[in-house]
Amino acid sequence: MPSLDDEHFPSTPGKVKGERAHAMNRQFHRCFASTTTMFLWALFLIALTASYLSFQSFVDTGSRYLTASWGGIQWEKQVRTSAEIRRSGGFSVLVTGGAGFVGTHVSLALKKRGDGVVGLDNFNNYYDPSLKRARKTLLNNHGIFVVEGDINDARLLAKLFDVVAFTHVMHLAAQAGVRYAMENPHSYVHSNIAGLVALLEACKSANPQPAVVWASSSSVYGLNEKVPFSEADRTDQPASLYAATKKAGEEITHTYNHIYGLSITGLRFFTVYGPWGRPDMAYFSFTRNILQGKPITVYRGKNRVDLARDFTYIDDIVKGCLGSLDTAGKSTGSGGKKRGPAPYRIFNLGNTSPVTVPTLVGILERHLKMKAKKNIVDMPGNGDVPFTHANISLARMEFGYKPTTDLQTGLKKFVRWYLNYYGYNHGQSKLVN
Ligand SMILES: O=C(O)[C@H]1O[C@H](OP(=O)(O)OP(=O)(O)OC[C@H]2O[C@@H](n3ccc(=O)[nH]c3=O)[C@H](O)[C@@H]2O)[C@H](O)[C@@H](O)[C@H]1O
Repeated sequence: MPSLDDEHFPSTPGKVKGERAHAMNRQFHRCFASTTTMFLWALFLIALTASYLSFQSFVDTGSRYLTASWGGIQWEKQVRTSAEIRRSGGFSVLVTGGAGFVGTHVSLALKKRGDGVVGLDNFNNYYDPSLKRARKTLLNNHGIFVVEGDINDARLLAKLFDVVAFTHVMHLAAQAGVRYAMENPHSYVHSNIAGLVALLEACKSANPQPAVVWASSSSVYGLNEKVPFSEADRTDQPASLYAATKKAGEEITHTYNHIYGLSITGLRFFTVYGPWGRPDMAYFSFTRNILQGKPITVYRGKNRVDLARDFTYIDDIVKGCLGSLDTAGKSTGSGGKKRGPAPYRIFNLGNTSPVTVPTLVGILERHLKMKAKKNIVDMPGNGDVPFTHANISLARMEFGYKPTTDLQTGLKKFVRWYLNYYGYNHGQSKLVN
């Protein structure tokens, strides 16, 4: 049987040898030529990709400078002016989450007493950013400048500490909300873990180091059943990712206190409510739905037990924040080096009188003079805890914390603000003054 070779080559032996060699030569050249072509093509493609990537990075860098909302002489002047202290022994405070609910109130209170305040906020769209913009306008009207930027932006933080020697940082920027953590878990890691570390890195490197007061949460008590919740109680059983990131924050801040001598105060806020509040919270969304004639969902605990919260009015929280700043004690390090032990504190800031969710709805109905359409459903396994109740004796002892606003009074003030801001139909906001 002829082989494949025999079929392709003539049968004369001598000729065969020469022609075969020639043919192989041609084959080799063809092959070499095509390899070279492929090589050249590959080179061309690599060069094309590289130039595309560098063009992209040029565009990114360029657009960063074109669209950056911070930097420049004018910007630095605004930051400096806003941070100016106007009382003897006053502070200059960087308030992260400055256009947030608690951030706005704390900033106004600090400014009012003569402290310098600079806000920092990324104006994300977790809830209606127009409310944050309105708060910003309110702050601007009181001489407080809010920098637009993210706590994860190390360059921005370094710049801020470069421009102002902040004595304190009130760290309130966070991804809030207990149930939203099931929808968008990564946003909690981004803000409450990565963002916190970025901020602490900037604080530890600053010279002088500021004292840090930051927002932890009542949710760290998780499945703890011992009431009222005391700071020494178990906090190793979080019920939500939100709670877990806040608990992690307490551990992370401890390491910065231990290694770098940062003065740290963590505040466990208990369901804070009031004017300029967060639209994602129950009291706020219930108000909106009741006014619009829409149903509200009221969760109920195991064995049909009503859920309860130690709702705490914003003015009381503000007093707690200022008391914490006033008693924070100094950080001891400088330029990233610890010089001695610094205070590490944790306080509950609650109201000490829990109220059930149906009672909250009843109070809103009376203030709004409207009936709620209630859908009562069993609490889904979404990270909620059945009740919260703060023991506040530690904060009382340390800085005289004493909440004075009950839920009835606080919701009355909230409803008045809400109707003034949104009107009865939750329409356009009114002008801020
Ligand atoms: O103390 C905190 O550390 C946290 O407080 C707040 O969380 P919560 O105490 O869960 O407040 P909030 O959502 O107003 O729900 C209140 C009650 O209404 C119930 N609830 C809620 C929604 C609903 O549609 N129906 C309902 O019954 C609900 O089951 C609950 O029993 C902050 O949001 C959080 O960021 C964190 O700061």
